[in-house]
Amino acid sequence: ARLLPPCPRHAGVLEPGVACRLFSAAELKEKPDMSRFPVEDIRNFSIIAHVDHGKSTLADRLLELTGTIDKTQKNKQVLDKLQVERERGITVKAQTASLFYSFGGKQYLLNLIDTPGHVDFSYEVSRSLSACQGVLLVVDANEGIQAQTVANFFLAFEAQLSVIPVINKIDLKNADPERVGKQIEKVFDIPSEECIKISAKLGTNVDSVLQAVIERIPPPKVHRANPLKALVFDSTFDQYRGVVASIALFDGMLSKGDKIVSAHTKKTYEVNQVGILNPNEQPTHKLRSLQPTCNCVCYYESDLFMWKSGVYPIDQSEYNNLKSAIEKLTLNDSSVTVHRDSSLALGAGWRLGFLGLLHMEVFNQRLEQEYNASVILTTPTVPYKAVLSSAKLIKEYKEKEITIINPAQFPDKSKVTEYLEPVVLGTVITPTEYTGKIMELCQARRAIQKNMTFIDENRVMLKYLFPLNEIVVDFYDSLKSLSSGYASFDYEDAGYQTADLIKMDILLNGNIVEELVTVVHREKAYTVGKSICERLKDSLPRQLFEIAVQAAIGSKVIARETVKAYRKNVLAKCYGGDITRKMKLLKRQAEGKKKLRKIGNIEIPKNAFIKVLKTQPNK
Ligand SMILES: Nc1nc2c(ncn2[C@@H]2O[C@H](COP(=O)(O)OP(=O)(O)OP(=O)(O)O)[C@@H](O)[C@H]2O)c(=O)[nH]1
Repeated sequence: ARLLPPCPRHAGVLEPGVACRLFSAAELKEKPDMSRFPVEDIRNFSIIAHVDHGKSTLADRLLELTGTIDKTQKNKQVLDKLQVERERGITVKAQTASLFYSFGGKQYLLNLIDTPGHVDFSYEVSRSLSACQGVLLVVDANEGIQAQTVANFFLAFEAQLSVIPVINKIDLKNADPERVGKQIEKVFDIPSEECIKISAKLGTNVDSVLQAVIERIPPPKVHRANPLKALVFDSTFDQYRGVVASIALFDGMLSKGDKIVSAHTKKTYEVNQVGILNPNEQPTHKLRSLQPTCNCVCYYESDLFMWKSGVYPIDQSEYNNLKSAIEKLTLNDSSVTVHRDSSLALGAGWRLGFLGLLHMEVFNQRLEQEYNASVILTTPTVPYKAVLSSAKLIKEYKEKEITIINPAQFPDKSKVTEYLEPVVLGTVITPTEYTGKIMELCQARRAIQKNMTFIDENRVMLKYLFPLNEIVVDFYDSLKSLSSGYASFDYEDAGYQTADLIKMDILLNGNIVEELVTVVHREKAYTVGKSICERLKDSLPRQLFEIAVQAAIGSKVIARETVKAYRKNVLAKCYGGDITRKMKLLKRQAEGKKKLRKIGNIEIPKNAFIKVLKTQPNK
């Protein structure tokens, strides 16, 4: 497996041992000793695919077939454990499970990683792959190869992993596994005979997948006699046990009671208990170097383009609770970057980096659901850069080229030589009939066409260089709607290019709304400003007085909407004289007020901003 440098925030290489899962002494009795498994009987593999092509369903079947979970009707997406995953029906976190499987008179240990399909979570995919020797590339027999199929295949290919193509959903009426097999041969150069055709839903032919894992994926290369070497690849916060780390063990052996040192922090820890995920935690006596769970890599922040968004407590008295919630949640999602920040209007808070809007929403939802923490989010911005010309600013920042992570600190044009914006290389795969419309959409997003290839007679793959800012908010939705859901999209970082940028303020009755300060391309300022004003107008509750909603560049107003006055009487429904009911209503209203943001004398509920951020168009 390809080893990337460990993340400075996540401890990195640990010697000579490493903390793992924690279990009670009673639980530990009669549990498997992992040393039973010779390295050659171990397989580490990951399931990768485009969104909804059936990774989690296949994982369920593999868990059932190996007796890891009971075969009942209830097993649906067993590895999607988070509430947000179940509500949204998508995988957000890569999950691991160890399966025991007998084949050809031998027992094998198969370590499986189910990964998310959405592009915002491709970070989880790359991390997972670095712990594997092979992948199951799942492709829907009806939809065929899609953009994330291509992106994920190349991640696996670059990591030199064995790729087993699996054509899923052959039970569908419109399934055409032969056509998909040919696409796989054409795009990935894998002979179509190597494709395994299955229905994960019905369980058809799933046992051949397990056999292929054993026959086509090599065992890991590890050295048990060497001193222990392991990497922390994930961690969670357990309120009874503290930090629980998941590790990939490369060399040596690990047992309860071992003293271990973090190569990063140089701190010593004692191993309380060790175990594997089967798929729930299962204690073991020892862990030997066999990469029992999954991977080992955290990216450095600079490796990825992050969307930065300000996160503030709704009430400053909640600051410490929110701080603790963010610390615990980022343990479990190390792709989120955290910097302290403060704002005159919003008080002390943080600037968090996300991999996209969905990622930001999911993080926000997890804060609420798992930690009961409610926050104010500011308009996310991509990491623009400015090359400074002002000697004073260069001295202040101690460098000539700065990254602007907070739009409020966007330096004025008079103080810079040029602004730069991040660009990405995007891949669109679509049925040919939508090509024209998609090209128009890409052009409207300031994209430059780089390539066009036919996957088969009625599917085309387009490559475009996009400014990141133009795609992350709603490009995907537009693409889906103009192709009736048939086009798919994925992208990778492609550096920076010069851009004509300006800062835009949004004002309510003349007061700047800090949450909505944003940096835009000059060409787009009017359309973006107008649309934010319209959306804000629609989501602001009416108040006792009229509200002017304006977008402005410096002192120049470029768009305006008006919210008419209105009086809301919470007691209106309380006819009669039930005083306790009235008191209750007034109390509830007072509590609700704590959740409101006051700008000037205007009270705004938190979800009004989220509505504006979510639907902020960029056309
Ligand atoms: N007909 C049919 N439907 C399937 C099959 N496999 C999966 N599905 C359905 O396809 C949908 C998506 O399946 P998932 O397993 O959640 O897909 P996924 O790739 O894990 O999705 P993400 O984790 O969100 O990327 C679900 O409604 C499944 O029931 C199959 O073999 N046949």
